[in-house]
Amino acid sequence: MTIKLGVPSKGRLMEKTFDWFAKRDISLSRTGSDREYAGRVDGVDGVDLVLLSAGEIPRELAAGRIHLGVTGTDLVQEKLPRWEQQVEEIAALGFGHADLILAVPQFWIDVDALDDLDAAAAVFRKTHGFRLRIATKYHRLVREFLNDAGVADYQLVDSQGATEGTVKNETAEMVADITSTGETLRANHLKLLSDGLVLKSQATLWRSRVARYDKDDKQALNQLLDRLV
Ligand SMILES: Nc1ncnc2c1ncn2[C@@H]1O[C@H](COP(=O)(O)OP(=O)(O)OP(=O)(O)O)[C@@H](O)[C@H]1O
Ligand SMILES: O=P(O)(O)OC[C@H]1O[C@H](OP(=O)(O)OP(=O)(O)O)[C@H](O)[C@@H]1O
Repeated sequence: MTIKLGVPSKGRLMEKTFDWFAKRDISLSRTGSDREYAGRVDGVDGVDLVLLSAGEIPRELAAGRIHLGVTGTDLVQEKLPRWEQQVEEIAALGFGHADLILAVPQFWIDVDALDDLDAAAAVFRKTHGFRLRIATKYHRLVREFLNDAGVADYQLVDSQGATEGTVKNETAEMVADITSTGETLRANHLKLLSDGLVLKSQATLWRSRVARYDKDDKQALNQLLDRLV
């Protein structure tokens, strides 16, 4: 068998992951046409590259279909219940830094922190007859965070992309999303809650605790990890 290494198939995470491995003299590359999701690994034996959506890598690790995978801490913690039992963190890769935060419209001048939100949410429900809507794709993490903060008068609405646009589009009153430079929030007239940081995330190399390893795989894995960390 071979060790299967799952890497994001496109965008900033893919390129930076390729660079990170290249610095350790392991070359990852996409093969075939621009649109073909096939890849190869040079510089180490017994390892296959599997190109996947960043959001699917946690599930593939948890199912044991890949042995190693690169994706953000946010996606692992969101997608995998009791994630520590399913995956082991091998190395933080030093890129893909992003904060999962709560943000409200800038014109909500009375709402700067979670306590204010709690009060505003109760008023919102009374006035509108439904709970304030928070758009996000991070359902588990946001629910846990708001539960711990004692905020209950809200509902989550699913948004898998362009989340900051939901407020202008009037499908949500506020958002819980990733921010890096803060530009997208500013451009959409949103502001962070001062104590609304849910999670700090970065790209990380994970090992599946579930995947099967025969004797050759174990050797290949150890050789690979010796080179990487
Ligand atoms: N602006 C950003 N800067 C740095 N990292 C980011 C940024 N936006 C998202 N990320 C991180 O990149 C990773 C992948 O993000 P995202 O879920 O947006 O994937 P995607 O590129 O939409 O991939 P896919 O749709 O294929 O799953 C996440 O861990 C996320 O924290
Ligand atoms: O703070 P910034 O540097 O502006 O980055 C934050 C934006 O980057 C990500 O979006 P992405 O570009 O992946 O698009 P998406 O919203 O469709 O997921 C994230 O969802 C934010 O919208």
